[in-house]
Parts: sequence; C-alpha cells; structure tokens
Amino acid sequence: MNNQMPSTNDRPTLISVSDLTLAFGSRVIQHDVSFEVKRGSIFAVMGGSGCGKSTLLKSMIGLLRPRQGTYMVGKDNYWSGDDQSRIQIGRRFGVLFQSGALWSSMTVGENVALPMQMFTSLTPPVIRQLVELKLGLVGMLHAIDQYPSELSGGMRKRAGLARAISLDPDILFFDEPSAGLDPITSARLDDLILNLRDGLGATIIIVSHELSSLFHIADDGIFLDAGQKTAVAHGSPTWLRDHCTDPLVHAFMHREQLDTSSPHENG
Ligand SMILES: Nc1ncnc2c1ncn2[C@@H]1O[C@H](COP(=O)(O)OP(=O)(O)OP(=O)(O)O)[C@@H](O)[C@H]1O
Repeated sequence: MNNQMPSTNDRPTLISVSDLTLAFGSRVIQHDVSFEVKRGSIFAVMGGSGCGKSTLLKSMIGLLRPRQGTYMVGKDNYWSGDDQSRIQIGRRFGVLFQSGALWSSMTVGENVALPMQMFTSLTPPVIRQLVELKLGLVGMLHAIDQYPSELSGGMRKRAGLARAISLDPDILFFDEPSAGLDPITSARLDDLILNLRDGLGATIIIVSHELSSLFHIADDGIFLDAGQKTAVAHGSPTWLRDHCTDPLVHAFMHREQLDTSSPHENG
C-alpha cells in the first residue's frame, strides 16, 4: 500500500513524535503515532471527525500528557521534564484556537499585549509598538481599539493570530483556523499563514477539515484513522490525494462516501 510520501525535504527536523499513545482514562484515542515536522514547514493533521486531531494538538501544546511515547521539540524531550521546562519550551509556541479565543473584556490591542505583559519585562511604550507591529502583520492595525464583539469572524481569527505571534514563537499551532469563515476570508487567512511561515520562518502545525486550504498551504502531514486508532498515512495533502492508495485516505481526500461496512469507518 502506498501511504508514505517519499521525503524530498532536506530541511532539519524540528519536532519529532515517536510512538505516541493518547488516551482519556481507559479509552485510547490514538496509539503509536510517529512523525517528524521539518523546520519551516506547514504540517497538516488530517482525518475524519473524532479521530483525535485536536487531542494530538492538545498533547503537543502541553494540555494533555500522552499515555506513552516521546515528543521532542528540538533537543528537548517535552514530557520528560518538569513543569518549568515545559513552560520554557512552551515559550516557543503560539496557538490559535478555533474561536480566536480573545478576552471579550479587552480591546484587540490589549489582547495582543497581554502575553508580553505577562511574560516579558518590556516597557508599555515598547509593548505598544510591538502590538502595532503584530496587528500590522495581520492587517488589523485599524481595529486596535475595538472589542472582539465588534469584529467579524475573520477579523477575530486575524486578531487571534496577532496574539499567537505576540511572543515571536517559532512554532505555531492552529486548530481549524478557517472554521466558520467564508471561502474568500478563508483564502486570505491561508495567504496570511503562508506569509507567517515565509516571513517569520515559523514552523506550523495545523488541524483542518478544509481540504482546499490544506492543498494550498500544507507541505507535509499525517492522516489519523479513528477505526485503527493510529496514523495510516504520511505525506502532504496533495500527495495523499494523488498517490495514497489507502481506501479511507483516498475517499477522504477526494470527498467520497465510503461503504459503511468498511473496517476503517469512524466509530
Ligand atoms: N476531555 C475529553 N475526555 C474524554 N474524551 C474526550 C475528551 N476530549 C475528546 N474526547 C474524545 O476523543 C475523541 C477525539 O476527539 P478530538 O476532538 O481529538 O477529535 P477530532 O479529530 O479533533 O474531531 P473533530 O474533527 O470533530 O474536531 C472523541 O471521541 C472525543 O469524544
């Protein structure tokens, strides 16, 4: 079965996940998941609803300790250290949640400033300058004094993105960034994500159902299966669409219905 894209990427590995098992209590969600993320790449976590994409992302940002396996960020073994070392490694992370997850009682500018106020000793005027810079990068400087409730969904995502890059992370995690956006706004967000990768040199791990977006931006990825509870294919979304022979992956990437008697069907 052809389910592994040949490597054409000679960039160094930044993240290495080996034999990861994720569970809630006695319920295993995914087991023995292994993959590498190259520096400067956009890596897609794909799979049907409920297979464990967000759960994997949670364990990669420190919200869920895996049952087994290792998760290396550069030379650091993320889960083997203490809380302090995880906080230190987490300083490299920027996270954009589905909703944008802004504080509703703060303006956009205050939201973006918050991580700088919490984690740096920068002075208020320097923070203000940096906030303007970050909002400028995502095309949201005009909304610096607005509250999240005054923004459209796409604007909220962009403001969330500005906050995610507030501390200059080199690794960005996006959970369904285009959920709820119209196709044009979603395409703009894709371009913004590409700009962040190219402009900031960030490495991006993205969970998304939006195939058109994934075909456009992601250069590598993994496909998780809810039935087998593990990764069944590795490669960029376009490679998986064009070359992967696993029936489940093929159906998903071509938006086809699978026969419900399929052993791969999500449970
Ligand atoms: N806190 C939790 N406690 C128990 N089970 C959970 C918890 N969070 C998620 N799950 C279960 O883990 C499984 C994977 O959920 P997850 O949200 O990771 O899937 P997903 O692939 O991201 O789904 P979707 O594409 O629909 O967002 C689901 O069956 C879900 O019910």
